[in-house]
Amino acid sequence: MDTAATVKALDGGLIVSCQAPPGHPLRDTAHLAAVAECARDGGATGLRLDADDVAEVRRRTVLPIIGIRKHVRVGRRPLITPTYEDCVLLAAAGSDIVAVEATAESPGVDAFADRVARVHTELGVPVMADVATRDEGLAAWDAGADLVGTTLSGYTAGSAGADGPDLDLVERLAADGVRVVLEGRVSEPAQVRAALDRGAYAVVVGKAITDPLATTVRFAAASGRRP
Ligand SMILES: CC(=O)N[C@H](C=O)[C@@H](O)[C@H](O)[C@H](O)COP(=O)(O)O
Repeated sequence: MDTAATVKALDGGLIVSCQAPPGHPLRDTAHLAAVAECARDGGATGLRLDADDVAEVRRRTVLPIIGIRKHVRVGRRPLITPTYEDCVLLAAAGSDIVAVEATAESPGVDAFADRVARVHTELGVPVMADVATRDEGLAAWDAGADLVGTTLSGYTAGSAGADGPDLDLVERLAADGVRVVLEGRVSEPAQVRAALDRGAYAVVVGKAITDPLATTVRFAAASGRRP
């Protein structure tokens, strides 16, 4: 698929993020690949995956894969695909799109436009910029990102914390002409519809679909139990 066709394939659809952190019972490529197959068979138009799982899932589906590589940091949230070498690795594993953090907290943010250009010309894949604020989204779009995700809204010092998905950020960036993807804390199907109605190009859902541990915690809490 050429890059425009890859981006077009995601238009108006549901992207399922099949990830599990270290130590989670599902943190095993075979398990996460099976989760990805469930997403594929359930109507996902794309998948978002960690670098460790891209090659195996690539073998099992032709759905567009957005690859990420998290850099874990002690006591702080992980950075998402902070280096060009991460992008090379993701493309080589079979990612159709690479997701790269473009927040003010990202060490490479000043060179973001150069990185996007390099990914386009040397790797031939589109870039999804993961941002937390409107300013970061606009800057990433101006720098040439093909998609801008609200992924890090609520996770950086410069973005407001929230319980639910940042639909206001979606609406603002869509009004600015940005191809914006809602990602983060989507827990109900109605929020997918609301995001698309407010201008989202696509919606990413993770835990609410792919994490039975988190779902069990939610239901068990209703019975008064905690893990
Ligand atoms: C903040 C961060 O590092 N987010 C990560 C990005 O890939 C993942 O841990 C999330 O699961 C993903 O964004 C989907 O979000 P949710 O699981 O809330 O639907």
